[in-house]
Amino acid sequence: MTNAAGAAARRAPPGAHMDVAAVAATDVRIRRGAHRRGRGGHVVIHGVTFTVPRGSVTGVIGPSGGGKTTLMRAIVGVQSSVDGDLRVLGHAAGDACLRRRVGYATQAASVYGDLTVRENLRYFAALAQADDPDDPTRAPGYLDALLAHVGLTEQAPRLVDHLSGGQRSRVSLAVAMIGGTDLLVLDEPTVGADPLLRRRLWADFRQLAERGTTILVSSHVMDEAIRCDRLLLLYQGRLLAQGTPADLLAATDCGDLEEGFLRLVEAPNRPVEGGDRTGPRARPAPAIPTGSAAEAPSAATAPPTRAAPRAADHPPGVAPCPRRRAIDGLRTGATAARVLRQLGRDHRTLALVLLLPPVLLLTLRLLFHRSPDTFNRVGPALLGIFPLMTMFFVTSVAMLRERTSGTLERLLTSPVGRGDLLVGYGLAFAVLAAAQAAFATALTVGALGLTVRGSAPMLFVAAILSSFLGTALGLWMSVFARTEFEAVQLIPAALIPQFMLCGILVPRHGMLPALDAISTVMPMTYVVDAMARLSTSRHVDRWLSRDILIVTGCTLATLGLAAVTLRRRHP
Ligand SMILES: Nc1ncnc2c1ncn2[C@@H]1O[C@H](COP(=O)(O)OP(=O)(O)OP(=O)(O)O)[C@@H](O)[C@H]1O
Repeated sequence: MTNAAGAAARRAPPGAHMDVAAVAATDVRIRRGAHRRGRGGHVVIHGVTFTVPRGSVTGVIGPSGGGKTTLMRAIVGVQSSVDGDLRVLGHAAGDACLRRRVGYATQAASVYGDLTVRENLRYFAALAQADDPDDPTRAPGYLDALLAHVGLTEQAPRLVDHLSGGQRSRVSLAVAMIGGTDLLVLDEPTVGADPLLRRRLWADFRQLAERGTTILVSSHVMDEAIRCDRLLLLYQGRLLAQGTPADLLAATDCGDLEEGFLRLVEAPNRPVEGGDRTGPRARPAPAIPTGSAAEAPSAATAPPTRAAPRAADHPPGVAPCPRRRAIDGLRTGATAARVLRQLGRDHRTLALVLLLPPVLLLTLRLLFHRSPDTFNRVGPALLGIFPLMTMFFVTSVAMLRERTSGTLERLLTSPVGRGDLLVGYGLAFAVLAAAQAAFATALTVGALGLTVRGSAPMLFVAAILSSFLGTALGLWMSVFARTEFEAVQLIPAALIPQFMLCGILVPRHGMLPALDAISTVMPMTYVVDAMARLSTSRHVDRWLSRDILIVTGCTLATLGLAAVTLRRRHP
């Protein structure tokens, strides 16, 4: 292992106490697919009790569907509906102060395919560095050493999308190594790795563990289990056994682990098969003489509790979490720069955002070439509406891509905060929105002959405000979609009613009173009003000020809603 790659492991962060278990689980039960305030779903982990000692390589071993990923998600704090007591480095799992200490590599690569390998590592390193001027990733040559370490030096300038599956997994592993100074949670990290690399990775896990980093690694390959210090054998959400590989072999009287595992599965006293909706009370795993019984309290004696409180709850000897800023300039700036870089490479989206509003306005001009008055009436309103719509579309889909690619889940286990993320996104899209508004306004006023009796620069400012509103609405509404397909369904639902009632099709005074009342709670109405006032008058009267204030207030309130509804934990 290289010096730089091990630097994180050597540095003990404040609050790191080697006598506190890396993971301590007491009667942990997890439901998946739960919704409506945590109800529903089915029990996937049926009350497991175990400890993972510091500085060990612990394997979570078991067949597919046994609950390995679910357990790991709970440990890194992105799994909802976790009951029982689950502590990581002495803190409640998912506690904010674990984010610089726990690294997580999901099963899918969960890195940005449209960034290069080096850009991915730089971004995650920037998030880690923000709070700490002494962060080991700031050391000169750190990223080069890390790249060499995972065998990706040559691939550093290549887009991740252009790499093989195994190479992508290695990028993901390198990102996890940046994040985890104390605990690395790796979900099947060797899938797709060739035998040579697999051997090297396991040697690295060993070295990292010797330097103090705890490695929790899942696998369903039994020949990897033998390389672990300790094993947690999971079968159908129940812990069949925990202990060293030698303990397991001795207890099952078998020559190899696979046979031993099968024997445990077939043992008459193994726990009841599960998957039921309520799940039976947990039984302790069959006793294997591990010499560590004191570490693992019995589920039978542990009182069933709700998940441990999230904050300010730490046992003696564990330092409380330092306060962190909700929005950090470095993390926000790094996120904005990353999103801008991605946008810069996405030529199709750039073309859509920059060209669609002007093309639509040009079409409108041609449609009304015999009646310029009509163009002058609806043109300014559409100068506000088209940018709002395109920015809504682009931001909601971009945010969703974060969710579906797994990068959002990874980010939410990193030091980045929800505020950093949304403000970073907002800033990047604001740049795009400003370019869009400038382009559309200049073309409409300059080339298409839109008559503006008011101030053209003010019209431009209002068009930018309208794009910001679309950006904020898109960031928020993406929370209600799980796939790009669902995001596309949001567009007509969120925008068409606003378009119909904003006063552009029928003036508001001509509407039924009920429809007029509905239109007053729709932000697009105020965009249209502001644009109409700006195009007909030079004066900034109180009505125009009111419209602009409402649009700005709606944008900020929607960004706030997006931050509140961006959940860290998922079913
Ligand atoms: N989003 C979800 N909603 C509901 N149930 C889920 C969800 N994801 C997984 N499950 C269920 O949870 C159980 C455990 O899944 P999990 O992914 O934790 O298993 P695993 O041991 O990691 O499997 P593999 O080795 O194939 O990755 C499975 O029965 C699966 O069907």
